Amino acid sequence: MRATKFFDRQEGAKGLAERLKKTVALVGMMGSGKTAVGTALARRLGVPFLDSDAAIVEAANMSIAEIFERDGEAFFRARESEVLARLLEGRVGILSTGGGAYLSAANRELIHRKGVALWLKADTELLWNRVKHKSTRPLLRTADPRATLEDLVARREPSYALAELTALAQPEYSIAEMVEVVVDVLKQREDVLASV
Ligand SMILES: Nc1ncnc2c1ncn2[C@@H]1O[C@H](COP(=O)(O)OP(=O)(O)O)[C@@H](O)[C@H]1O
Ligand SMILES: O=C(O)C1=C[C@@H](OP(=O)(O)O)[C@@H](O)[C@H](O)C1
Ligand SMILES: [Mg+2]
Repeated sequence: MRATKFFDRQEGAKGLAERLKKTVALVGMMGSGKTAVGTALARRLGVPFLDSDAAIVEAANMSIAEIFERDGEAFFRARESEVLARLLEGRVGILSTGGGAYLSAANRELIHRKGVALWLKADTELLWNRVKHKSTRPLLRTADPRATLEDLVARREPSYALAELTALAQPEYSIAEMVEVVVDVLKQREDVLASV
């Protein structure tokens, strides 16, 4: 028993010695865990964490909802593209995008040129359970937000499916477990996550 535990720790220690070679952009629907899993993943790999929404909020000194309300979605999308370009120029890290970012062909092209996209795929039920109590997502401020979410999932999935990598989110996975799922996916690509 003890020997097994010791062995497990050794494997864990080895896991820390992985080196991220390309920025990984997390893409997918609101509530899929891009921000939460991305934060923990960056810490796990010892690399910077970037979030395009947070960068927009910081630059504008307004919340996402306020930006949508005052300046409209088109304005937000323009800022989002600028921020993505800027964040992809920096050090290699984990970049969590906003749920709409990967719908733009120009943004997809940029991400593919500078890094690699990983889709955090989750079904509508899971997404809904994660976002239903939050008022921070202006696109869901409709008469029937659940139907809106379903509609967005249906329309967006073909774009998310263009990501080179996919990790499946399951309701029973904690954030830490989801990080390990993502690490396993990244390890399949030596040019993205190398064991050193
Ligand atoms: N694997 C998970 N287990 C438990 N809660 C999660 C998990 N992933 C995300 N969450 C929670 O779900 C909510 C939405 O996640 P978030 O990271 O903001 O998603 P996104 O950035 O993709 O919109 C947050 O409250 C977050 O803490
Ligand atoms: O799906 C979308 O179009 C959006 C998702 C949000 O980010 P998260 O996916 O991190 O919630 C945020 O960028 C904005 O509310 C628009
Ligand atoms: Mg987010």
